[in-house]
Amino acid sequence: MYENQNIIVGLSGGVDSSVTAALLKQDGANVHGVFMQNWEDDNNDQYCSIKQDSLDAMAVADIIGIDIDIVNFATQYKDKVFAYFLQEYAAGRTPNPDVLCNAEIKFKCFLDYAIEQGAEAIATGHYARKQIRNGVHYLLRGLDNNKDQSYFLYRLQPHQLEKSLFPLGHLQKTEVRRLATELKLPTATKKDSTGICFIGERPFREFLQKYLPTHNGNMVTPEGKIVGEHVGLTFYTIGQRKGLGIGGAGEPWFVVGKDLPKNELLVVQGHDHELLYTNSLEMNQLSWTLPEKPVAGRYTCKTRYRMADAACELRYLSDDTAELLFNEPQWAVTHGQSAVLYDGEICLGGGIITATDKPLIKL
Ligand SMILES: Nc1ncnc2c1ncn2[C@@H]1O[C@H](COP(=O)(O)OP(=O)(O)OP(=O)(O)O)[C@@H](O)[C@H]1O
Repeated sequence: MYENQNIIVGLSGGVDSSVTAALLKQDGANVHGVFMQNWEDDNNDQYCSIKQDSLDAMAVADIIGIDIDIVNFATQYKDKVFAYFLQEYAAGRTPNPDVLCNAEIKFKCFLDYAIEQGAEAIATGHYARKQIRNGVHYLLRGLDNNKDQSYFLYRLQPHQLEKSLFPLGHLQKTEVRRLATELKLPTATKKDSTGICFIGERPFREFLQKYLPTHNGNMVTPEGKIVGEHVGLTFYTIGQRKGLGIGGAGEPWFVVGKDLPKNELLVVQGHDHELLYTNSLEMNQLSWTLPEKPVAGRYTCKTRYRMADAACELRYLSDDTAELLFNEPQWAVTHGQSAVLYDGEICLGGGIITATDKPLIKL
């Protein structure tokens, strides 16, 4: 299928991209690997896996029999992704840097680099599919429901999608691991990476504290009762239960809002507290995967990566802003996260959540 095509694969040192490269090579493509160094390892600290990942990527390239280059995009990553990440946290929101990393680094810097090198396309180990109908490239969900990564790819624009391949999209993860074992790839049993790539396994609060000032303050109920102390509003997100340290009897406590001017964290008791549920949201920075933006109307939407699809109605407020009205109230919709729209299997794109009908966030 890819006979003699020049394809550059993003080799991360993980099992998914290893199998991606091996499958393309089997298909007859001229495959070249690239390991992107997007983060400068501070003092070789214990949590940073970049060195090991690059060694794994090289070992995989060697076994498959392809060349590999290490390309440094750390400056672009700092400017485009990390700066935004800090700015959003400082403003009390909860950004998703992996979404931005895809749009700005993997499918922009890396894609541009690959085209300059003479590649016809890039390929990654993302669990998503593509379909071409009448010359239009559609982004579809990965077939493995549990691994589908189309959510993270929703900011890819048509020109980026056209040059991208996702050879694993029709496979189940178990099948990918089985193939890796069969092909004797050293990454066959390597643990999946978790969390935000530059933070890795490191404690989140400890990491963020290095970059953002912290101001202790009160945790209060919507009725104004002080029930605890927070260590800085930046470290909390809507729906958070762990790490609040509020004692006393009754159901667990959840974060439901932030008041930045007063430096107060709003908390409620009970997972199903009505203030944790939202009927509508507003989003900006709209980005669509198809040449035409979707018409206003009924779709499904994910308000977080791991959230189930929710039926909703899309209404445009301007060229760059829209609102979503949900059929059923949605739990813990969070400012700064992405709302991603689907039409059946097709990932249409979406935007960044800026407001909900629960005015509990005062930024
Ligand atoms: N540092 C990197 N260098 C090159 N490509 C990368 C890098 N990080 C991610 N990618 C590409 O993006 C894809 C998705 O990245 P993600 O971090 O979600 O990895 P993953 O699902 O754990 O996949 P893998 O098992 O390949 O690491 C990878 O499969 C790979 O093709």
